[in-house]
Amino acid sequence: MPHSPPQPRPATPSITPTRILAADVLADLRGGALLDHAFERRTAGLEARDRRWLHELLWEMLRRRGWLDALLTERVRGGLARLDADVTDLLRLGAYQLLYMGSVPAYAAIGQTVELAKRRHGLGASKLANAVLRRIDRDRQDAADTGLAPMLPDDPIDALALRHSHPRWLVARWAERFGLVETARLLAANDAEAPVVVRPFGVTRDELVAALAGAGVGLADPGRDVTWARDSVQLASGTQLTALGAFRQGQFFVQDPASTLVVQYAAVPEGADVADVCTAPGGKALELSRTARAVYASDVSTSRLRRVVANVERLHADRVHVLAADARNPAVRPVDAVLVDAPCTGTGTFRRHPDARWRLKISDLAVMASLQRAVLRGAASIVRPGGLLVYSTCSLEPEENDAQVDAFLAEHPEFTPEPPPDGAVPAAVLDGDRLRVLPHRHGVDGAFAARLRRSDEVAA
Ligand SMILES: C[S@@+](CC[C@H](N)C(=O)[O-])C[C@H]1O[C@@H](n2cnc3c(N)ncnc32)[C@H](O)[C@@H]1O
Repeated sequence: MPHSPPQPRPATPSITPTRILAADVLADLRGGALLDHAFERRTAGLEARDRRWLHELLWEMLRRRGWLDALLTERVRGGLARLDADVTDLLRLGAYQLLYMGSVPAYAAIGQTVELAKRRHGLGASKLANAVLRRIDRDRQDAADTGLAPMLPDDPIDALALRHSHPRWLVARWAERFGLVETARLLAANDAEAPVVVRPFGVTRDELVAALAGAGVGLADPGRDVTWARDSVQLASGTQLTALGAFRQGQFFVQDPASTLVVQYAAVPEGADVADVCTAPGGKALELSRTARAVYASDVSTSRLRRVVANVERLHADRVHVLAADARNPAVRPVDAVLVDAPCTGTGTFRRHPDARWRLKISDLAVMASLQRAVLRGAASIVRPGGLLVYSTCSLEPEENDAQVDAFLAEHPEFTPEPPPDGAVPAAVLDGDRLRVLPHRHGVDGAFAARLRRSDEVAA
């Protein structure tokens, strides 16, 4: 049989849709969008395999952004700062493919980035991308034994910030609090891939595991309990949840064990009326509804409330009543228990949201703390005498956690801290009467919570 002649590599390769989408998602981030939302919006029509590939490219590139920038800066005359932000993002994507994506041949990583740069910015940008990425490729081959690395600074904070691609100001704060060794562990935990953990709803854990296994869904380790949330189930990474029958039938919702711990720590009495005043996307409201008589789930954001409504409908969670309201001026009469799962900087969830570390500014801490103070004050007004107020965040920062609760208690003598009942949560996540979950110590997202009891006396 005659051989067909080898096909020449196309001189101007067409750009794959996933790479165009990657650049578009990063442009969305620069415009203020959150990674999760931009990704969901842009990838709705994509095949599962392409979605997984794009997810890895974006999430892992952002987890290494500082490191990649250092490598690029050493090879761009005048440094990265002089480039258009979109060109910088294209270089980051190209360098990540080149250095970390074993499935992408070097010619594709370079050629596709060059084409993308030409299409978005013209010939000059494409020449620059070609020169910089080719140099990285050459240097990578020369450094094959040791791995390609930028110059490491002498200052230990600078070095940690570079090695783990985190903003320096955050590393400096954490080093002061936790010390260098523990901070390095926290940074490494933030750089790890976040597992997908789901909570059975309306079915037992075993029934859910059987349904998922029947649909051919890989479980991370079917025989093993999820740390800190034994009745949850960890799915293999890359599972597209919304495509699962068990998802459509409302048999589970997604929740990191740290969030499950917050609700267990709250230990709201069975049959209570509960207000969850910062509810979206609704995971804790669903968890609370297992034992509450009613959960009044409110949020100030109507767009985020749509996700709560979709979850409540999908799971047939009849005890959750959704309403739009600002927690600073709550819309319900006094109830038995109020959960304030406050808006925060989210520094405990960096492994899940690798874009967050690049978005956060030191000034956000004061902005968040002021909002939290107002929300906590408003929420306190709807706790009935003798009722419970639970304040929680997914932040690791003292201004948003202990300092916030201490200031509230100083202003509100009618509230007293109260530990959860024995056995509500493992002792290892308690710090006195407060809940303190740290990514590097507990292997899950970070979380903080405080339980405060309102005195029985009605104000005159
Ligand atoms: C940490 S998230 C809540 C997560 C949610 N409890 C869960 O478990 O799924 C904080 C929420 O507070 C909401 N929020 C921010 N400011 C608010 C305010 N003034 N009143 C009510 N909700 C507010 C945000 O829209 C956001 O949905």
